[in-house]
Amino acid sequence: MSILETKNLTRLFGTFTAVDGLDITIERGEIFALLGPNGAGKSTVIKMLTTLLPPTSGDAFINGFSIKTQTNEIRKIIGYVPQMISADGSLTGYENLSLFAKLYDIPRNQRKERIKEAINFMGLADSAYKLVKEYSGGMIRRLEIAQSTLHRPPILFLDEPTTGLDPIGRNTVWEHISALQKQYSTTIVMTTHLMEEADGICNRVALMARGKLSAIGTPEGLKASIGKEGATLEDVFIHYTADNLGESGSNFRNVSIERKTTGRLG
Ligand SMILES: Nc1ncnc2c1ncn2[C@@H]1O[C@H](COP(=O)(O)OP(=O)(O)OP(=O)(O)O)[C@@H](O)[C@H]1O
Repeated sequence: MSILETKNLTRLFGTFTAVDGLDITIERGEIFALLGPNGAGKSTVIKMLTTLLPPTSGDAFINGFSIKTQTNEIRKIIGYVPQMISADGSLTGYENLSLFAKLYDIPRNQRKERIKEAINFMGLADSAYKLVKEYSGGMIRRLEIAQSTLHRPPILFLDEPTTGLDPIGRNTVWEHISALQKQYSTTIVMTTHLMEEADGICNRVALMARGKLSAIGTPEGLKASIGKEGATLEDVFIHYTADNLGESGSNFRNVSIERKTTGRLG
């Protein structure tokens, strides 16, 4: 069953079209990534889905709520980790979480328990009472994920969650994102530049180029779709996002549909 559906989602800045008629559906419990070159429109999509930016036209529905007309309902059921650091370095991890527990209106008698669970779940028990400015980049990201999931949202948006992290930091963030999906069935929607990340943890990915969807499917399905032996997701990225979109976006490929059809046809 789908948790998120965009319908002709479009955003203009002046006369420039940053997101152009996006139609995607995300299933409950999926880890889904938006991929694409710089300026493809990924962050603009995330900003619209998290109600920070209104669409120029079209709409999107999360749990059936419209991002245009039901922003308050949407804000209660989503978590969002932006690209920019959102934790306060001059506070401890615990204090940051405490602040978010209040912001999310978690009942006072449940706050301590909820914060403790989040700290343990994100592997931050040893550093909960240290100032965040002493944290590594990976620890800060895990704290931010803990902050934005304290209210147990069914869907979490992450904009470039591992940019700037070293390989160890990246790995622990990936592990914790996967654990969130497994333990709480949280749907994860993220943007990333790292093909390795998308390939390793995503159930499906969408490739965007110049504001348009150019392909969508499982990493395996997309690799199989480009007709190159031993193709990597990097090859897929180049294939679908290199300067090959026709005016009508005619290269758009829905690989999952295509592959299902192929399966039926034997
Ligand atoms: N507030 C804004 N005003 C004008 N143009 C904008 C604004 N925000 C984004 N854009 C433009 O819209 C396009 C899409 O930007 P967006 O940040 O969504 O891309 P992106 O795919 O997330 O890129 P990156 O990977 O570099 O973060 C870019 O050309 C960008 O310059």
